Amino acid sequence: MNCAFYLLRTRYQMAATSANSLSIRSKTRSLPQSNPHGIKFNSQNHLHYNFKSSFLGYKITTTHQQTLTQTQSKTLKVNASFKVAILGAAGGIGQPLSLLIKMSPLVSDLHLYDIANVKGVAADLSHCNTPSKVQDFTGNNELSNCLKDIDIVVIPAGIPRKPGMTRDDLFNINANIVKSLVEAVADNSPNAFIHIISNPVNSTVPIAAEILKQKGVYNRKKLFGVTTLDVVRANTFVAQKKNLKLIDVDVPVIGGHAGITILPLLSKMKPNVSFTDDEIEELSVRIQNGGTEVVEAKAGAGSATLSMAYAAARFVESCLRALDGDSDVYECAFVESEITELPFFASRVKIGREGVEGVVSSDLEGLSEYEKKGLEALKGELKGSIEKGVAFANKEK
Ligand SMILES: NC(=O)C1=CN([C@@H]2O[C@H](COP(=O)(O)OP(=O)(O)OC[C@H]3O[C@@H](n4cnc5c(N)ncnc54)[C@H](O)[C@@H]3O)[C@@H](O)[C@H]2O)C=CC1
Ligand SMILES: O=C([O-])CC(=O)C(=O)O
Repeated sequence: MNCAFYLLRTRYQMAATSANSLSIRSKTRSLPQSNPHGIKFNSQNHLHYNFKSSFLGYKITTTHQQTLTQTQSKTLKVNASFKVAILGAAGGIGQPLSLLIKMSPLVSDLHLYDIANVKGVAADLSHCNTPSKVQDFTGNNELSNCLKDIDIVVIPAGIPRKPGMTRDDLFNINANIVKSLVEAVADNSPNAFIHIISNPVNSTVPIAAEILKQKGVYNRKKLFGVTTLDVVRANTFVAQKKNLKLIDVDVPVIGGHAGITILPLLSKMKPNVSFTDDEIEELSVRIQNGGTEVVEAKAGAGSATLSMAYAAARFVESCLRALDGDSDVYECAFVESEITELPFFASRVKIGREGVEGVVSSDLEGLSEYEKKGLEALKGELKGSIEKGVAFANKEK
């Protein structure tokens, strides 16, 4: 069942009219998002992808089986050839994220950068007997070496919220951190996929885009704001509420990554489930406030780290698979987009070797009345956050 789910191919009709006008229309009501791969070693210590399971998600029991047969898994020529850098690797997100990426069979080199405490994190991780070589880097002098020949740069550097704060309250500090790190990425790994986690994502992604433009290396297809945690939360909360098997649940979440800009599309989810108006309101508000729920529970000790690391690892793994030639990779992400009148918007995107190949524009068609109102309501705030980021990046040009 899970294998069939993974291997299921939905047919897409590319409606790209030009390189700058990317869009995908789904012939079906909803598209699958990527299933992360599981990893297995056989008795000869050969790595397998296990399409029935994954350390990042589905069917953990299968992952724990001691033996594998050819019928259960598909043996791949292991291609641990991609280089990943994590900037902010010693932080609350950075550490568990580094561990999850260390588990990927596709990664040959894992570069960990932080302004503090990264040496110990790297020494610790380097003892895990998975393929990638771990190296630590710290301070500005080592940042350029950290970024040389990197395929994917993940940026979770920056301060997290405390109770009572909005993500925008992090702007003053995190905008500068993201600016300086993206400048270094532009100088040293201009062709890398860039995954921005640092909040406020609705502003830090436009900042990154402007910095890359200033450096003459902006490629809209390779810059992503990581909104995977919104999808992870939506899938979890909806499955709990409706007593569904998690493996079957896939809720697209569009818009941005703060408060009402987070818009789950329950009308587009898989499987097709009906909700009362009260359920729609309750689930949507809980998904929008998921970050605040964790901030309050941590009571001053930070925001989501473990679930965020899980979500970011899923997004990295999806991009690695796309880089490795998998032509069926779909994830929600906050990207430059023409799907609405706003210059950036989170939606489902198809990811390939060169980055974003298209956005799933059909997700915005046939919305419920609740979703239509939500979409109109989020535009003002999202526009303001995008413009704030653009203005910041250009103020001292
Ligand atoms: N996109 C999303 O869905 C989510 C985003 N976040 C955001 O992720 C960011 C990080 O959160 P945590 O890991 O919990 O914070 P943290 O404070 O635990 O870790 C941040 C790390 O960044 C490092 N750092 C600071 N300035 C740096 C610089 N210039 N270069 C390299 N490293 C630097 C710090 O030394 C620290 O190790 C926050 O802005 C938070 O709001 C958090 C959860 C979800
Ligand atoms: O809420 C926060 O500050 C961290 C975050 O973005 C999330 O957990 O979604």
